[in-house]
Amino acid sequence: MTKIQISGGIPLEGEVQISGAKNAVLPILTAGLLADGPVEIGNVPHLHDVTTTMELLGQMGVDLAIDDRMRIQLDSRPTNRFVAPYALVKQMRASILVLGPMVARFGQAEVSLPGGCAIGSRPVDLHIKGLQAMGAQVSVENGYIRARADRLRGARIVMDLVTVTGTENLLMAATLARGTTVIENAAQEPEVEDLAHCLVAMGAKIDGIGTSRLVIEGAERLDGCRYDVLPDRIETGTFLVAAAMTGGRVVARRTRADVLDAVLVKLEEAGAHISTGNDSIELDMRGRRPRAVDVSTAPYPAFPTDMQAQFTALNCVAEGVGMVTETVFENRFMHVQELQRLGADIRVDGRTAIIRGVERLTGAPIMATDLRASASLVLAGLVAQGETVVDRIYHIDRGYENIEEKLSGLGARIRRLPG
Ligand SMILES: CC(=O)N[C@H]1[C@@H](OP(=O)(O)OP(=O)(O)OC[C@H]2O[C@@H](n3ccc(=O)[nH]c3=O)[C@H](O)[C@@H]2O)O[C@H](CO)[C@@H](O)[C@@H]1O
Ligand SMILES: C=C(OP(=O)(O)O)C(=O)O
Repeated sequence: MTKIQISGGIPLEGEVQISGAKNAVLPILTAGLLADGPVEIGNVPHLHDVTTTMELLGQMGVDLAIDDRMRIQLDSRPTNRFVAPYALVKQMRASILVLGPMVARFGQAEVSLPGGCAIGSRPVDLHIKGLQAMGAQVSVENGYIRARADRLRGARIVMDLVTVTGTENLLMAATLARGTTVIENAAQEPEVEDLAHCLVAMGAKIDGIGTSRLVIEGAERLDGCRYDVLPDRIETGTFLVAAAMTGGRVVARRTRADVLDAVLVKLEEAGAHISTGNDSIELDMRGRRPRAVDVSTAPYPAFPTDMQAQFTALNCVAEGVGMVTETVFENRFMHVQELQRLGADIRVDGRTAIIRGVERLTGAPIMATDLRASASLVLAGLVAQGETVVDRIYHIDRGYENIEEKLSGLGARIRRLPG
């Protein structure tokens, strides 16, 4: 299995180009299923999850092409299979995002139940309930969600809790339903907003974009469109934390500061100097050790769960004691045991990790368990004395484009070891 080897201790310096957002490109690709015409998507990140989504759509009969600038052309008119098989869903939970578009456009869908994963049980009951409220017949048999509808009808859906892909699935389904759908307590993540803007570019009528109340006027059909995916705020945040932990200075380019408020506030609290430009964020740590910070995860615009592991790593080498509370997923502390192998002082009490910063971590072989856990281990490796080897690095390729090349470009001593 491929590993990443890091020799820690170098302050990161320089500029890094941020890629398109994983959590926006995946729903936008599946939204292509709704369009009765060709769709062209730009700023697509080179990620394993994008490849999996293309494989999934390809096997449903969607025409796909990708050029050397990572622009994807997609035409869903030839779609002739309406199944998302277990083999692909188990690789990528976001495969569930074909459910809403398939029922809305083709009146049928069969999607393998995603099941739990390393970070929690992650049920999809709210996706199913929402589609039922819109008139779909849904059953779960042999591990598959089977949904049918002649034509979905608009409904008022009050989400029990804030779910990102749940909101996205129902939003997409509602664009082709008969009548008006209202989604209350909708997720407000920037990636949901990006999907909504892409749907509007296809001709969908959506009010309340970026708020917790989405009102969708269903259309008879949607057109093709061209759309560029927004920059990845989690990739951006990960590089900024890397700069802060190593006492360095990094400029993240082709990104957006306005969707990172909660993260930037915490980095400033940790002692970083931050300046933002039109499409850039500079973080300068001026050679200092970070101060410990308390963070508590919650849906946007609060502090994102997808940055929790990285801030846990930052606190490991900070001055003082930091408390990290995870409220979104019940089991998102798998990185803690691996960080402890590097010498971190962390105690987990229920949903909170209490981290006492140490002067130095020391390199060791460690194992990645999920995407952001892997990122946090790489960050820890950048500051650990000696050599760290992170195993099962395939997790990181789901969500970070060329992470070792980007970090090398900032001066890190990091390389991928063949499996
Ligand atoms: C591809 C994608 O965009 N992934 C993101 C998305 O995941 P995802 O959309 O899967 O996460 P959700 O927002 O749905 O999950 C939030 C919470 O709601 C629960 N829940 C969700 C749906 C449901 O039907 N029932 C239910 O109980 C989940 O178990 C979890 O505890 O949002 C998460 C929370 O910001 C991020 O960490 C993921 O990176
Ligand atoms: C949890 C994540 O992704 P996914 O929902 O695709 O598993 C993530 O991006 O950190």
